[in-house]
Amino acid sequence: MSTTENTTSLKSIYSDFVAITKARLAISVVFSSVAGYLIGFSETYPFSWVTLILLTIGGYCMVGASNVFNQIIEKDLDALMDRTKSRPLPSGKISVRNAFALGVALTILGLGILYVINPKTAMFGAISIFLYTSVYTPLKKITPLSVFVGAFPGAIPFMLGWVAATNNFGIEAGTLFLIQFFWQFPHFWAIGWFLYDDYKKAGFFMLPTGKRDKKTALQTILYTVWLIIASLLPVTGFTGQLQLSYVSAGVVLLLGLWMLVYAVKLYKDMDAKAARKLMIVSVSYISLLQVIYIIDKFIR
Ligand code: HEM
Ligand SMILES: CC(C)=CCC/C(C)=C/CC/C(C)=C/COP(=O)(O)OP(=O)(O)O
Repeated sequence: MSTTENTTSLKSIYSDFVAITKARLAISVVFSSVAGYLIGFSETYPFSWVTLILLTIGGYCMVGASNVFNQIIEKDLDALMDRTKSRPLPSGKISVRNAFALGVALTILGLGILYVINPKTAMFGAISIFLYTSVYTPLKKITPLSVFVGAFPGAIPFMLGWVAATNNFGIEAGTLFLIQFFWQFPHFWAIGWFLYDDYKKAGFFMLPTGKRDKKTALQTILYTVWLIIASLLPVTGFTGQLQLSYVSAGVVLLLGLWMLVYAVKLYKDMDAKAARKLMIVSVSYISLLQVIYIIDKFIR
């Protein structure tokens, strides 16, 4: 094989790996674990670069493995939707056999790495991959309640960072879980709204009422309100070691109101443009919230 051919095949292995592990989503999930870790370490549980690196690599392996198994299960359905039809499995770039081997390898590696941090971190990683691949993914075809189930593995990564730092699952980890949990409903229903026709091709009805109606938009608003409340809990002093200053709480509130404006706009406009905007704002919200929580911890 010539050098050019080698480079081309390395490039395509890389791009297939990016696609099959859903790298953009996986990186933002891993970012939430890193944030949880940075919020969690303290004098009692000192910072460790080794733990942080293990969490990043182990976390990516686990999320990547989840996404590989999800794409194996949904190979034929992904082929029906524009957004997913050129993924490596439906387009035939990777065989199911190779994908399965990759998924198993990433799971073993990920679990092993998380176990080195501490067994609790590995246990929550295992719960996440189980819920995502074996409960959420099959339920997607059956009921819109799948989103509720999917929100559990989706919410675990933020608190996983705290558990990695402290080896402790208490009110602090529970609060971080709650924030990311509520966040996913407006995040996903916005996506489910603007991708409605695409999802319909594969028989997925992921909006709470199954339709793009006022009730779905209202639920999106309500969950955004729950999200704002959960995000402000650490300022109350009731969440143990997890605390937030008044100034940061003010900034988080402003962010929440910014997202609420777009949720209300979806209710008023009821169109794909408003839904797309809400999705973008939702992703900005969770990333910025995590950055604010980290900064607040260091300047308090
Ligand atoms: C019930 C849980 C969730 C569902 C059903 C869901 C679904 C989706 C879907 C279908 C997309 C693709 C949208 C498109 O192609 O335009 C997406 C994008 C995205 N999601 Fe989620 N998601 C969930 C949870 C999460 C979590 C926990 C995070 C991170 C903490 C996250 C971060 C992102 C980001 C950053 C994007 C944009 C990047 C991309 O398109 O790959 N999501 N989500
Ligand atoms: C630590 C660990 C293992 C965490 C797992 C975290 C994880 C994979 C969260 C994703 C949450 C989720 C339901 C995404 C949507 O998938 P989808 O199947 O609806 O997306 P698709 O339509 O693009 O396939």
